Amino acid sequence: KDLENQQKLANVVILATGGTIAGAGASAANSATYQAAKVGVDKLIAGVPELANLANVRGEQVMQIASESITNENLLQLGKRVAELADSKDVDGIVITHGTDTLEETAYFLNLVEKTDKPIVVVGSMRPGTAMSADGMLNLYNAVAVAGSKDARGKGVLVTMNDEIQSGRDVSKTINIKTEAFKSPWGPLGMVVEGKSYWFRLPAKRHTQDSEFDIKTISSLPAVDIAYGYGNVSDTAYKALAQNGAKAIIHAGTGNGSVSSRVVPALQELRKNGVQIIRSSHVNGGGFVLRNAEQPDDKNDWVVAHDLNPQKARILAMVALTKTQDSKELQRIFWEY
Ligand SMILES: NC(=O)CC[C@H](N)C(=O)O
Repeated sequence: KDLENQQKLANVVILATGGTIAGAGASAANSATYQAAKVGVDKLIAGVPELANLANVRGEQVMQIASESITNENLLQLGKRVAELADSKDVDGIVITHGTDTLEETAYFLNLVEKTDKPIVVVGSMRPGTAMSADGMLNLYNAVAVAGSKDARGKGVLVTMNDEIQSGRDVSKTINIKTEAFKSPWGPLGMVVEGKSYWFRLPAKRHTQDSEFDIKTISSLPAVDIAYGYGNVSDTAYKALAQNGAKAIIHAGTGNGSVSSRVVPALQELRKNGVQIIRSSHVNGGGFVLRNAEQPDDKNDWVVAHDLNPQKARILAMVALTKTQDSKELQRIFWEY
């Protein structure tokens, strides 16, 4: 009977990378003061025995880090392992446990480069497993439920936090002290309750199977950096980033990606010297940057990131620059993904 059940269940692999979901604090009262990336994947899985009712689960420790320290090499390593597993006949879904600080970047990266319709779910937690009301267990349970379900196929890379199913493209960490931290300006795709998913909408942007990018053909990512806009800003950071080899600079602009008149000449000059300039916005609720609104992008030959926040714009720019150096192509890619 057990064997029969096992054969019916989906096979889900959990790739662990660290973060608070693998964190440990000194006491149960430590919800904010603790060390991330301490607990190994086998212990994480053993901590949620109910996973066995959802899927045949096995774990792999890909890395053990706090996600603010993730590098482009880490992204490529993870992406390539996900692709290998997705190609494997005995894998139905993949869960990635991840620190929440850059979870939205990794989820978007995988959404762009994994050529599969198998569910890929990225998950983290806001409190370590040692804390009262730790959220990691349920988030992981929900992630495995979604990754093992047929309904999640072809919907792009997903994030399950706080009972919601979010698109990896849209979702962003909006606060660092609540379990209700991950939000999308366009709303969640669905909910997962008691191991069952309920879907309400679908991503409209190109992703995974429909993407023109493939992790298998990417061996390195170009340097793309971010500079922040604010009152009285100078052009020092932009110039320094370019001097240090940035192929593109994401302008984390004020408002609708506006650029201070103190910075505009430097950005025009950098573009003439071959650096791509991509205007995004650091407004909290979700930016919406349009071409030639606020700045003459056609004349300057700049690109706009539309609704992508600066850190997501960096991910897309890196991936796009592995294929093209043309600013018009780059802009097309920013509209489509
Ligand atoms: N809640 C978290 O996961 C944050 C912990 C850590 N800074 C990380 O991103 O890995």
